[in-house]
Amino acid sequence: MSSPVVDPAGAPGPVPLVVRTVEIDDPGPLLALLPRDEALAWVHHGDGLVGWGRAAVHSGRGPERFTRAHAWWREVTRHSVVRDEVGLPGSGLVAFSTFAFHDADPGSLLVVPQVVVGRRDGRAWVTVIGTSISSAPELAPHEPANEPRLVGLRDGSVAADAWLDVVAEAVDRIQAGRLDKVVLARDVVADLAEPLDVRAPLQRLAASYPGCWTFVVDDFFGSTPEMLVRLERGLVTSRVLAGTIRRTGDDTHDLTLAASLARSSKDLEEHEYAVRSVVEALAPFCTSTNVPEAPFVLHLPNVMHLATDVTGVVAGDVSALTLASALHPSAAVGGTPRAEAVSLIREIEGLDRGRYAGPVGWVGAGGDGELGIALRSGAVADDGLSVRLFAGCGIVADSVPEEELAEARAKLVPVRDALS
Ligand SMILES: C=C(O[C@H]1C=CC=C(C(=O)O)[C@@H]1O)C(=O)O
Repeated sequence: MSSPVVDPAGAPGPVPLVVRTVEIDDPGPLLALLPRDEALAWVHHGDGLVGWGRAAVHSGRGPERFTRAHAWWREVTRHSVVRDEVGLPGSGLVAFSTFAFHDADPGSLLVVPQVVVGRRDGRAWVTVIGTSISSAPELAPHEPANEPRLVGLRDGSVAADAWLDVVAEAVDRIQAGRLDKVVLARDVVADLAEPLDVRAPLQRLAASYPGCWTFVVDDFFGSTPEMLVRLERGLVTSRVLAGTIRRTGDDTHDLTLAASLARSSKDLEEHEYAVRSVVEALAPFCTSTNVPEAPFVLHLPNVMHLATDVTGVVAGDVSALTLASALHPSAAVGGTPRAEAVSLIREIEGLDRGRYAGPVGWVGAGGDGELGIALRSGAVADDGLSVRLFAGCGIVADSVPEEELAEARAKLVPVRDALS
């Protein structure tokens, strides 16, 4: 494992990075280029970024984790010498990032890779990052990923029966007027016969959920349908999801279900809280925002969600990390009001969320970037022999615990299948 050249604590200070991006012929499937160790990825419909090696790392925790990460990143970019012959979002100097859900939890990380390969709209590039000028590596698919050998699944922190009680408790609190909405999650543990080669579930997720953002940072992986914030040349976009119905596998029946989801007052209420939280968080940074009047139904292979794409024009020099800090946690993963919901999650959920439901993605040197919400995700244990899978559900006054459990199980399907 290569050692980072920038100390996480800031001492002895950022070493100037030398960065060079050159255009290349299409390298084929991006995920096939990943080595087994230190893999980094952010892939959507086959385009995106993959990286490996660690040229610089910043780790953090606490309520200031986004601000500190942003300050560190600004220092790194200020000291770097960048020659970028491509000039697209994701070329030049980038860092992959993952943030813990809760303020107090560890695990927030910015990783500047040694090599990044990117593709967007038919153009591909490689970026090499180090302390001196180095030439681009030969790019070729690695040996095939080792298929996972799943031994079994078991309850995580809270068994299914106990989780029903947790949801019922939340419904009571909401009905008593203590809050409007809270998102509660549970975990399930997948045990494996051999240490996981994370490239295998990544490739399966990207193939089965091409419209989701398939990611891995520091052995935390998944495929999320929800974009917390994309910032590109002053335009901010957020895809808000909340309100879910399970698919049956029968397309005609699913269309009827989609129509009932679009009319469900319980789901529309759940969705409205999430949209409002995003619009309110973005407003101070934007000169204008656009919010569609009604959500659309996003069809995924396992579930359908109510979805709203919020867009805005940002005022001045704002970075994706700053916006993520303001947006996190949106009411798609926290609740309404935010502080009451996060405190209730802490009180009754009984789960160490870690990086689940935190922002995950990449940032560029100019502050642009894409940070999704880390849903449909798994955290690989240090020994690689187990993975914790997470799924959560928005709870409102009308929620029925058994239905929420079934919904959480459906949300576990992508990562579970990717490990089976
Ligand atoms: C919290 C999760 O989903 C969120 C995103 C879409 C729909 C949701 C819902 O209907 O409850 C959740 O707000 C999760 O997948 O773990």
